[in-house]
Amino acid sequence: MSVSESIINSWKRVVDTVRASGDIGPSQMGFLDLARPQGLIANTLLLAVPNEMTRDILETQLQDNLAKALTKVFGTEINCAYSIDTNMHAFAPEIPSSPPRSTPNHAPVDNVVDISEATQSRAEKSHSEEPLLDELFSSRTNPAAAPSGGLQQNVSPSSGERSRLNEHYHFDNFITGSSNRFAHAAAYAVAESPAKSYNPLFIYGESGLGKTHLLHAIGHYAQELFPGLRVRYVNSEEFTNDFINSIRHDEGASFKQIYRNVDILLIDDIQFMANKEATVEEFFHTFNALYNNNKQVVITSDLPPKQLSGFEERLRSRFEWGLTTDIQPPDLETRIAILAKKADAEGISVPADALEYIASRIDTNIRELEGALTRVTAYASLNNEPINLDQAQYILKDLITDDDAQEITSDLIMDETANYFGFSIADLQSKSRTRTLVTARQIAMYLLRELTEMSLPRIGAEFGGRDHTTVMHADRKIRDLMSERHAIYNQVTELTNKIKQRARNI
Ligand SMILES: Nc1ncnc2c1ncn2[C@@H]1O[C@H](COP(=O)(O)OP(=O)(O)OP(=O)(O)O)[C@@H](O)[C@H]1O
Repeated sequence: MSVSESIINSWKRVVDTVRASGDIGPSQMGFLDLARPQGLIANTLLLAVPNEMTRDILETQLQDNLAKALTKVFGTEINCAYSIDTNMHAFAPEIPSSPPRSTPNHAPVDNVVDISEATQSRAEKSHSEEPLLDELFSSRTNPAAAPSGGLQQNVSPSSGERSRLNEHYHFDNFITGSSNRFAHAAAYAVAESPAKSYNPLFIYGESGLGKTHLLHAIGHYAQELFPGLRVRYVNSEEFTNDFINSIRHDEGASFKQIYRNVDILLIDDIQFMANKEATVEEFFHTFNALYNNNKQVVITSDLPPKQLSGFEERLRSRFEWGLTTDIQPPDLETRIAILAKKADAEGISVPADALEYIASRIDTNIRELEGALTRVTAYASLNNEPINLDQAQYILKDLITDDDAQEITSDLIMDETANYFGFSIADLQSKSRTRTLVTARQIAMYLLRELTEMSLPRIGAEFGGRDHTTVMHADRKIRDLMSERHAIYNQVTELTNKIKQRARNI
């Protein structure tokens, strides 16, 4: 297909816009630079990329930025469809070429039917075996490195792009109040002078209160202050998986190098490592190596060190060597401020009485608080109405937590979702990618995230061992679709009510 100059120029402007946003690290920009426009059909831009890995990265890690830049340059919403051209680049080895595949960059699913269903089935890998960035790096530095199965890291993590930090979590969008002021101040101090203030910093508290947010904020701020600082964020389940893989693939040395050659190690939800003896032992040595080399360790947990079972005393006592601080559920003012900040960040106008209503009804978990705001704003956006108090009351009446309700389990959510869409649980867990199944699966992931306290890796494990970034992608996707499509909004609402109803009746 011959490509018009205007498309080539427009694509250059898209790439420049993404680069100028400053949100994307140099290595991810490198992947974007590899893509070549092939043509524009209706609202779908065809892009050729050298391999599946590049496509997966553009579709997941760069998707939001790309969607924004495309809309800006083309003046309308544009989807991307990818084709893989192995001749494009020297490091595009043994990966079979594939036909174009459509990616609904924020577009309603219905808009992309013109790009074949058939391509969806072969493209099962898209969000299930990511992130692949690390693997590409390792195969670049070591051409013999296996593209999958081994450690997800290159041998010498050098700067920000190795850190796995989430772009959404910074100090400047973290609201402080009496419940978290101390933890916030300690986190700030650690970022300003790693290993010189509190080491380790141990932050504990119940689910959804901002521990993960603070971890990422430390990483971002420290890298801003000290460019080139080696920061690594890892959930304890990922640490466990990396460790197991390192044994399986005889890569113990590179595992050590990855985890011991950092300036700041941010380790989230340490409680999930409990009772995994070999992993705990390895973590003990990692901790000692970092500490002895004057490197910073920050740990989060649901419980304080003394109450953590499944860890030896020698490790628990080390957790207390630095500073231990908790985060409590936020008070009403803080909850209102969090909601107001979030609404503001998304450019949504929500009257003060509606914000106060939402904040007064959901008083423990900030993730739930955000979920309630999403529900209200999605409803208003779908109906093209400004948000008001009556509406918020109406929308949230079934969502407000009922203290007498039984715990909502993953089994319950999987079962109800499968029934609701006429699938089996095995279908939801399968690799199949027919469109209705993909949506049902993403809704199930969203509901597990919203209605349970399961971590992202645990939710991924429910779906045949999918990666945590797949779950993050699904969560965001469904939140976006809820404000764009009545059908999705209604399905999610109805399904949530069914699940809550059944939990009450158990
Ligand atoms: N003080 C705050 N200001 C702004 N947003 C917050 C604050 N605390 C939490 N949040 C938001 O609430 C959501 C849940 O927070 P986070 O994931 O950090 O919780 P957590 O304590 O790590 O939970 P878990 O133990 O389940 O992993 C995130 O979207 C986060 O940005």
